[in-house]
Amino acid sequence: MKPPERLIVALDVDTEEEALSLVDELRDVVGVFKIGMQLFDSAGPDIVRKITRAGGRVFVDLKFHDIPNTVSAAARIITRLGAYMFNVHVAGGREMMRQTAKATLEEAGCLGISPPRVLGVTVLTSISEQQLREDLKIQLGMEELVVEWALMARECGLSGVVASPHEIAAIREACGPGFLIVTPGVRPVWADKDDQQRITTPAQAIQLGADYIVIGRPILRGKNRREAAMRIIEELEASI
Ligand SMILES: O=C(O)c1cc(=O)[nH]c(=O)n1[C@@H]1O[C@H](COP(=O)(O)O)[C@@H](O)[C@H]1O
Repeated sequence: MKPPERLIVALDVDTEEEALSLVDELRDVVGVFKIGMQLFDSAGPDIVRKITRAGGRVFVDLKFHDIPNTVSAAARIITRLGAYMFNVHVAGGREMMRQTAKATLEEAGCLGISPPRVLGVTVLTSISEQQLREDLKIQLGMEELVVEWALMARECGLSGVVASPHEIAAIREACGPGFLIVTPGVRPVWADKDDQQRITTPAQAIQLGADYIVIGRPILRGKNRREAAMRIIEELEASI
């Protein structure tokens, strides 16, 4: 993959108008656009089709976490929308992940299209090791837990995981080269950390073995969003 294809821009904006204007501005320099709950809840499912029609690949980030029947039914709908990738919480369990992977393949087969990649969200990048232990009462260390969950996601037929840059190297070693690692919590040195806890720079994330990096605010907040995206891509190019 070329560096621009590795950049996923999080379209964390309120309206369809803002999202489409960003896609227009960035489509020739960005690989994938991510639609999260903020935009999906305001613009509705049709925004996936509109961005795809405008020439962008779409990552539907709704982080499904529900019973197997509900999530696999939602997966069929997301597949019909033409998403390039979507995610579910690994914490939703093995059966949910298995049924979701199966339903996605079946639905794509019926439609004669390439199936979207199904990703398992491991531990959110906003959670620190201390929060994991003290608030969530999970005694396993962060890296061990994330690797266990990545292996479970792989066994259940998922295409990859969403994980913080801090766990990329361990996941890559445990899960091998074909398993996708998508990494948010990435910050260029010139950007604020915001609410992200386990971060690295874009270049470090790619060097550690990430396939894709997800970046929102450092691009969206800039005066010149295209220039911000280009700076990140140049950093990726220099690192490869
Ligand atoms: O699944 C995700 O995309 C995700 C998982 C995670 O652990 N952490 C995380 O930040 N994200 C998403 O990645 C994006 C990061 O945005 P910024 O922090 O603004 O770069 C947001 O849209 C988050 O919803």
